[in-house]
Amino acid sequence: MSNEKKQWDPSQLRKYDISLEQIPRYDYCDPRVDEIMDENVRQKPVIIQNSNVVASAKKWNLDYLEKYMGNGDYTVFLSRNHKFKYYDDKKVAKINNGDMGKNVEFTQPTKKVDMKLPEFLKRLKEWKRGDDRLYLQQGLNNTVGPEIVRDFLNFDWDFCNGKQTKHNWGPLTYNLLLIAMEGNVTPCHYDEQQNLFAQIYGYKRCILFPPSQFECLYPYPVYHPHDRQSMVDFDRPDYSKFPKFKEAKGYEAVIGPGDVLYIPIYWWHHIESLMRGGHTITVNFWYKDGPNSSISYPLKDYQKVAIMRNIEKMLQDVLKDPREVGPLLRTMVLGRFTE
Ligand SMILES: O=C(O)CCC(=O)C(=O)O
Ligand SMILES: [Fe+2]
Repeated sequence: MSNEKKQWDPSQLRKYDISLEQIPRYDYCDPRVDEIMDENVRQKPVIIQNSNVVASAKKWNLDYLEKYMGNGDYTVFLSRNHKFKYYDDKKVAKINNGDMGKNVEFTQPTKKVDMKLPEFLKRLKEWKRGDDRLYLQQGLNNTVGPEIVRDFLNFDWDFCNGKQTKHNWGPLTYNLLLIAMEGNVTPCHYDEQQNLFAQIYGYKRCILFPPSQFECLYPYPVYHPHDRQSMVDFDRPDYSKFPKFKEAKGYEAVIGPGDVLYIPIYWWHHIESLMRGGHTITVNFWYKDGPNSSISYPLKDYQKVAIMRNIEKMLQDVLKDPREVGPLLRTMVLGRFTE
């Protein structure tokens, strides 16, 4: 038995009625890491331990960031509750311009504001019940100060590039810096990129589902600002609307400093900063899908999701009214492609 103090306990996890199994963890040198990540074998999530991917950012506590992040405006989301459901500004604009017809309305569940770091940290420190919750989500770009840029350049790029080459990923597109309050939740969604999710400070619980569970997770229509997000509220699932959510089977893990979680492209993920665990800091690495993720049959589940997205987009573009998409698809399928 180690006498190391336990870093968190199960009472800090939110309670959901979902069947979950643990995501495996391996040392970064262990060959099983690449076997699990391999696109032609499994392409499943795995936690990579003891790598030095973001070792140069170990010192990124709030004081250090306040001192060195610079005086830029950073993107901060404000929410009245613990959930920070993402929405696409461009799709909101289309609705507000009337491009979707009169029958589509959308209210943003969170406010997106620009904030200087000292203001963000002050609000974090002085936060009390009833205040808006805060979540900083800022791309690491040239607005951050030179010290932070130096730490960024000292990330273990050999490791990341190695994974990129080995697994046929496209280019790195973005590194997002995430600073969350304890208890914050990013509700279940999928991204169209490969993700190395590197935990720097505090603990996050991650619940993942494979792309094959599309039917259990009920994504919003593609035209909708909540495209790629699940319509199911994990806190209070409406089983009459979303009956197949009962069949969802996920994978989960709690990740802490030094852990890197591989979130495969199109895999659903729900992420929560542990309750009563203090703030959390993460940096992710988003990579495009491989250029010639060569088409071989049978197609992979995520490729089928991509096909469905394209068909939906095409129908929306020609029909203009989202209410016409469902009936057309039904007419096309019923009695012809159904038993
Ligand atoms: O950490 C979070 O709250 C969300 C991160 C996420 O969705 C991502 O990196 O793709
Ligand atoms: Fe994501």
